[in-house]
Amino acid sequence: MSLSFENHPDLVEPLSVEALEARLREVGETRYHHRHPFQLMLQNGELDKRQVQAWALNRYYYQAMIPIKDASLMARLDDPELRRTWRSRLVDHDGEAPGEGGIERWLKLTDGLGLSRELVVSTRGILPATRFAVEAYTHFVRDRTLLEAIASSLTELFSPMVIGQRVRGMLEHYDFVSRETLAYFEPRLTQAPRDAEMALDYVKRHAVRADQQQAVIDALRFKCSVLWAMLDALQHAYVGSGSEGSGQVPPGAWGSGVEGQEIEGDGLNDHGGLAR
Ligand SMILES: O=C(O)c1cc(C(=O)O)c2c(n1)C(=O)C(=O)c1cc(C(=O)O)[nH]c1-2
Repeated sequence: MSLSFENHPDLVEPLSVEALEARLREVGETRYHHRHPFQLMLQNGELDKRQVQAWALNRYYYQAMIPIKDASLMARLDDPELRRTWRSRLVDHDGEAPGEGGIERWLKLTDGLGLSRELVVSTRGILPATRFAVEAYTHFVRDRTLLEAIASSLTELFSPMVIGQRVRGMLEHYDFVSRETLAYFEPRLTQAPRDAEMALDYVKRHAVRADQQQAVIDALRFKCSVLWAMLDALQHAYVGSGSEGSGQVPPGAWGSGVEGQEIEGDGLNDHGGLAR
């Protein structure tokens, strides 16, 4: 199938439930971050440790904000049954007790990569575009209709595929990660399909009119753009492209050398800049 197929005019007539699901899957196929050059480099072993550290440091902010966006979504659910289902997302990330849950497991990854917890949790080293992209997601979920908010989580339909490729590739290519440090991803392989199934079921039941279905498709496109923009920012800052060479770290972000954002250890060259 050609990749340029996701090129439909706005809906005028409503789609069948099956056609709507197919349209949503097309959005993922064409726009999800499994196609992003940074993701491909990550899974193909083409990044150095500093670049993997930058990815983990920035992605922490996404992890930390997910339960906050889910709490804001839950606050708008008036159906106890739906709240009970959605609640498991908060537990997945926060755990039931200190030391448990997805955020804590993400910190095992940043620990394993040699990043200081204080730096990671403070989020002061993240890229401006990471912050803006994640905030755009939380604001979208807070401000748009419940249907759009739920639809924006549908990227999780595609995350088990990208997580599988990422974990396999990272374990194969990088000696500085292990099954233990990548433990965050293992539970996601069962949590994400469960969550996506629930969100898809809701969307199929509630997106009935053409304008509602269009809003759902647009919400998924928006969310793909959030994830894409996060990787664009990493690529620009820490990889660079073509003649630009080694990337352009914004002032104040980790590795910029500005205000305590130096990289400790072997990542630094003589001028306090980033060694390649
Ligand atoms: O590793 C990934 O590629 C990936 C992607 C996504 C996604 O597609 O949004 C999520 C996650 N991971 C994830 O771990 C996670 O907890 C999560 C929650 C959500 C959401 O929108 O509510 N997406 C994702």
